[in-house]
Amino acid sequence: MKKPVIDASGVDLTFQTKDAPVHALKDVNLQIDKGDFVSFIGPSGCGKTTLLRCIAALETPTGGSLTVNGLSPDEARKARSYGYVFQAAGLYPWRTIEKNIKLPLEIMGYPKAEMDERVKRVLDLVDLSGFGKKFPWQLSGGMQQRASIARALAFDADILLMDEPFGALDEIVRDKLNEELLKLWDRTGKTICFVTHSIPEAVYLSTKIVVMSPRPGRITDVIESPLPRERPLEIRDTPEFIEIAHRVREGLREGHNT
Ligand SMILES: Nc1ncnc2c1ncn2[C@@H]1O[C@H](COP(=O)(O)OP(=O)(O)OP(=O)(O)O)[C@@H](O)[C@H]1O
Repeated sequence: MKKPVIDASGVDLTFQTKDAPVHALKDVNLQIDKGDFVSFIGPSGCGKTTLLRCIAALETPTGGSLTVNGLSPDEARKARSYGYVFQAAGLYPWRTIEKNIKLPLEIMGYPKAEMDERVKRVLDLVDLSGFGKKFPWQLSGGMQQRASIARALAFDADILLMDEPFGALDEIVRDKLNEELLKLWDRTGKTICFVTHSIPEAVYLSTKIVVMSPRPGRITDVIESPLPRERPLEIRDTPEFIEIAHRVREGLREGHNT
């Protein structure tokens, strides 16, 4: 039997704050398989980012067990099992796009020739060939976000953790990036965990949609998408798509009522 890439069992997290403790995650059980595209959707403050940060070993659950590639999140971090894409592109304005992408590789001590080769490959993957010598501020918001995806891809981690990467972009740019991300996922076979507030985005992108309740964040529904891998944007007008979107909306509503 194949092992899940990410395996959460009874994950709980309570933040100790100066005021009252904040119960952010409650009894989270989830298995993510290799090559899955998983979206996490839920109301603001329900713990989506916290769950992603637990997977990335940026937070430590206070209960339950969590493994990434069969390792503890901390071991997985050291093994560079994932790349992380944040809400804001987070590129250094004084470094060119190329040099931004190289930064994690420099820290890891890659030889120059290999760094150059990798930068070229990932720029090509996100359709930014020819922009390596530009500075971030010379690029549009969507291009900057693509550059930040390229940076997360540069060291070939097989998991990509993405925290609302397109939330700040207008709808047209977001549609385009969604389409490109699906193609990239298809080409690379990566496992992607993607946080979003948008029902259409979650349904369009995912093989699995994880619906979460308001705080303390629990999983109220996991929807296995019946949509084909190949998804033109027009798929959003089909009855199948609308039905899944409806189920997500119902899940969000139920979460509010329990
Ligand atoms: N370091 C921390 N210390 C205390 N409380 C925290 C900390 N980090 C997050 N929280 C709280 O935990 C809860 C979950 O936060 P989280 O950022 O994971 O939610 P989210 O679902 O990602 O929200 P949004 O959609 O608004 O980004 C929130 O109530 C938040 O205030």
